[in-house]
Amino acid sequence: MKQAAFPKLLSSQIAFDIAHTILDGFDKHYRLFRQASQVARQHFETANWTVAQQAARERIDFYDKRVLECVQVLEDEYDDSELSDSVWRETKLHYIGMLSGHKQPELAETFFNSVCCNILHRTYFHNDFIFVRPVISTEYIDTEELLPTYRVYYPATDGLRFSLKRIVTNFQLNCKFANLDRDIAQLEECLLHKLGGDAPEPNYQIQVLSNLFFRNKGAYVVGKVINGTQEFPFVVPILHNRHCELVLDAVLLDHAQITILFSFTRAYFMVDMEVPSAYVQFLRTLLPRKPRSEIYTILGLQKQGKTLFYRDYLQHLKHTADRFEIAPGIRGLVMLVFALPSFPYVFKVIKDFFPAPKETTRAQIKEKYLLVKHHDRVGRMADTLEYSNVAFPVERFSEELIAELLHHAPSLVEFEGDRIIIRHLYIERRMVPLNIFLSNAEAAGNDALIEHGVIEYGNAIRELVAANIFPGDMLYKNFGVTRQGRVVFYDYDEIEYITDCNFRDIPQPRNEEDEMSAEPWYSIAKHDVFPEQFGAFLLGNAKIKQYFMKHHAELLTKDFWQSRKQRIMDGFIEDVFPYPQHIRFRNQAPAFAPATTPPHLENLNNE
Ligand SMILES: Nc1ncnc2c1ncn2[C@@H]1O[C@H](COP(=O)(O)OP(=O)(O)OP(=O)(O)O)[C@@H](O)[C@H]1O
Repeated sequence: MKQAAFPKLLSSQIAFDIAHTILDGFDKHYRLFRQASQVARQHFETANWTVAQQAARERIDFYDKRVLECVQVLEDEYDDSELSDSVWRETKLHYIGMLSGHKQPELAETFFNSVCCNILHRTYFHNDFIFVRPVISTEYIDTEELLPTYRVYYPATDGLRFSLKRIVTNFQLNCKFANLDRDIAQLEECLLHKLGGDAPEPNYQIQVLSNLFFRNKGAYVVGKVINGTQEFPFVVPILHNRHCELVLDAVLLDHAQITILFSFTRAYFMVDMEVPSAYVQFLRTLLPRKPRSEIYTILGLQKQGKTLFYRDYLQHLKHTADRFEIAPGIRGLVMLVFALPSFPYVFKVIKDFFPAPKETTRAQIKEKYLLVKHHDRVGRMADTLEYSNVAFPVERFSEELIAELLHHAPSLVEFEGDRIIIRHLYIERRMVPLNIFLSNAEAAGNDALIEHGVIEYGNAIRELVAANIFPGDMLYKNFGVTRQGRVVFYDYDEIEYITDCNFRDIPQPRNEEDEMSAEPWYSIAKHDVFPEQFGAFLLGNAKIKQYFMKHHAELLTKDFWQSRKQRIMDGFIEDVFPYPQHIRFRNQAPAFAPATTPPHLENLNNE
């Protein structure tokens, strides 16, 4: 650090100034974060999808940028010798004082941790210096002078149809509805059906979060209906039709459908939230089984999600006794994957060296994982949490796992007393590897399950393609099956953009020698892909082949891949619905629906 330009200040003053600098850094971050969410609304109104996607991607990096800016300011302003342990202790105390009355205190605490962890050695990562435990409660934030987090409507007074119309018009979207009365009538019908003819009780009301949730081409109204002891959530997606007018596209009332909308395999929502903890609190009443960490993450507050996840993980460790083991399935060539049986996540470590045919580096693999973090995951790629220096109790690791770690990733492993520190890893939701799922289904003689797995597998590939992702390695072991039976891709080291790939037919042999050749006689460039060869790797099993050819035979043709690539290059952004087609209101065609929707795509999002 540079020499301080001014005479040495009192340590308490230094601590106060540091705390101030960090909080200023956080406030700037959150101001920009909110601005991005406000602009998302304009992108939606003007159907500016390419820019909207770009803005959503850029927002993911805001946090790290602000943390690094803040670290830089502190390094420039203070000399190491001024920053004693007591200064850091006092900094935390001053910071706590400054958070009284703050609207995002939990996020500000996390930001403090991020800045301090960049500056301090990890021996300082305990509650004296950083917020290992949260200090400020978010439960009683004074929201009186703020806009309310949610609005309440009373259908018993105004009539359900009128209330529903007001809910939608209150958002004041600067865009014309094609036929709002028609859509409201359909929405009313669905809600009345769900209410089941119960008479209105004195507490009959509809609560709706005050701001819309934006993602891809959709804006979502999120709320719940209360009548007596009955309470149920609902989400209404608003889309543009092909004339660039707005339509209410559906209403999601089913718990599973709403859970899927907020899934870990999707891009983060853009929502303008003054008090994010109040949004999380509301959403938890709709999704009681979703941990708070996942709700923060899906709202784009992924660092808060990461912090809460880590706290949950430490709690889990305290209350269990099982051991970390190598994850079931075929071992990876580039990743060492382990899991704790009682915990629904896997831990992935990049190996130090990779056998042939892998030609990659740790830096390239990290880049691919980062690409996925920033990309629209369209419900088909698992989100990952990236951590540095994670400490595990050694006694919870199996001997085999320790031996594998020391063999495959010695540069990332360090022992410190009774702890094993892993310098870098990814954490991801645990799924059943598709190869295991299919062989279990076959062993059980369950053809319906095999068919389901194959349909889902092909659909996952189609949706990845729609999002401009070529999975690279399409073997079943690289896909997992979620608890809802959806197939999701998780092996990112070979992914490429579809637009970077060159899809080719295998050339006709020129002569007999070509025909007999064991090796390809034609030249192959780095990004060349031969779809007709996929069958050789994927369709060795007769049952799988039968179902694959029934539902997805076109994936083996160059034309399929080439035509999708062309659409993307023409600037077409595909519609990928995070809810099933059958719940869509009648007469609603999306603005840019694929020209022909194959029938099996109808169920694409039926997670
Ligand atoms: N999210 C997950 N849930 C359950 N198991 C997983 C998960 N991710 C990975 N695995 C298991 O770990 C194995 C290796 O993981 P992964 O495919 O990410 O590694 P890799 O080294 O990139 O593989 P490859 O050698 O195909 O490149 C998988 O085949 C699977 O058995």
